[in-house]
Amino acid sequence: MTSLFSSIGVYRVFFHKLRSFPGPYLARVSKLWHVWKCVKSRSRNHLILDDLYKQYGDFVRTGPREITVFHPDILYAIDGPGTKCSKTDWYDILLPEIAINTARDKSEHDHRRKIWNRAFTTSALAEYQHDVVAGLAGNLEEIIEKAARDEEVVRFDECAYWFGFDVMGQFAFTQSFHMLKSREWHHAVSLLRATGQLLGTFSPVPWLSQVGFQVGGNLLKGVRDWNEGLGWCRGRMAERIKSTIKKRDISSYLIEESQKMGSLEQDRIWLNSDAITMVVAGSETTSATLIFLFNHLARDPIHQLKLFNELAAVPDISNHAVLQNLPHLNGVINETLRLHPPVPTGGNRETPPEGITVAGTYIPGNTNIVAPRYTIARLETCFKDASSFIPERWYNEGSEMKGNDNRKGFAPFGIGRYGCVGKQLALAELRLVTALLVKKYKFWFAEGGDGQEVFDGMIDKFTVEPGGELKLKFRLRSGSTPRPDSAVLGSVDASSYYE
Ligand code: HEM
Repeated sequence: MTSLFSSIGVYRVFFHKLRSFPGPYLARVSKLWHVWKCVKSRSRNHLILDDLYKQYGDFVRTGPREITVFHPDILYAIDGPGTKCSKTDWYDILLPEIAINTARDKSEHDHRRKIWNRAFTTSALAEYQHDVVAGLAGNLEEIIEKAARDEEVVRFDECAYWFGFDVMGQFAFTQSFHMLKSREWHHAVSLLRATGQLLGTFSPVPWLSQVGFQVGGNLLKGVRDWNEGLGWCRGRMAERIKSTIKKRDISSYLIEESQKMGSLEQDRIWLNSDAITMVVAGSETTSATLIFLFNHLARDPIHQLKLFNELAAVPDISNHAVLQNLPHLNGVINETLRLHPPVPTGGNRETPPEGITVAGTYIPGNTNIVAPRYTIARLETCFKDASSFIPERWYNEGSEMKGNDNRKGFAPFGIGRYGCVGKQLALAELRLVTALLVKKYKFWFAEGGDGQEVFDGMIDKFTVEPGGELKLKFRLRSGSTPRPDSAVLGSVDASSYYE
């Protein structure tokens, strides 16, 4: 046994086709070093990889057959038009569950995607989007309104998660989790979120997670939670199949297709797993973005003012077509997604047998590629003053900020056949909540907070989880006329925005 492992080690270090790529020595031998790093850093894989970039440059060998690429061209190379790359075995992590987002077989994936796309056409979204998002944003606002009136602190991080999950419950099954109303975590949501942390830690070695999920059974708490969470999602899908409600939701499109094809029973595994995807993929991502966004606005109140001035000219903020075209609102959202991509390092792809060439570097065939959005979107070669929050860089004001931009480094929703199907829905939620709250309230950090932990404590569990608690105080604005307010602005000189 010892000699077998030694031979494999010697081969991987000295003779492997990736031997010329720089990287940590242990990474050449096994991916277990990476799991250890994730455990030690408490799931901060985005920072582990960011450090490797600083140490080794654009192309780093991070596993026996894995290269992590930090060059902005990589995002299009692996997912752009004409790519021959495919999903890696990472996507088997939750087998036997198989959903649209984990399907590795291209034709199988494309077939499911076609059905999902029907639930996300502009007209389908219009049919159920307005009432759901606006209604739940209204519930969120009730919490803020009461806290503003009573001068209480708002745990904005919790509110953002309650909003994100309530929206997805409603979209997925026409069944909100009612967390905004009850102001309490729903049991199933807590279970699904807790298991996500396991994914973050064991992601670098997917087979280890599979062993955990298969063998761990009732022994590991994380696995027990996961199974219970899955059971809950399956239950909702089963109810939705039996339900006679006429209202449209995402499940209704998926179920309708299976019924039409007479394949409801065979498709159960897809429907059940897609149910989990709807709940988790659509909520954690959007909620985390809201938390980061409001954290930035509390730190930089000048952007609350700029947004308020922009929104003051909009009589009806529930008009999505108008919000879609507001430069600063969309600049703030883009800048938040750039600095804090909700999928910061995930989305691994395998090169085709003939390999690929990226920015002049040949990567051999059957190599796993990691393309960390977190680091790529913060490259100075892509964005001037890249680690600063500058929403103006996304429109022409202050065009000097745009000069050096390389937008290839910005793909928070992914691109190509596996790109996010919920992008427009997510953007609609982010626009509406931001517009609604900024137009009515000023907000700042509660006593003792500065929001730093929200950024620094962020963890990467495939989707992102902001750190710490975001405690904010809100105050109703006294009128709709834009004017400077020293209580909110502190030392920031905003006078130029009122000329
Ligand atoms: C700010 C919010 C969001 C961000 C940044 C985001 C980002 C992403 C990314 C990067 C991917 C590709 C993942 C991969 O390559 O494995 C993805 C896929 C996906 N997202 Fe989102 N997402 C967001 C919101 C949503 C919402 C609201 C939904 C609604 C259900 C959703 C559903 C999905 C699905 C189903 C996939 C898999 C698509 C496929 O494989 O065809 N996402 N998302």
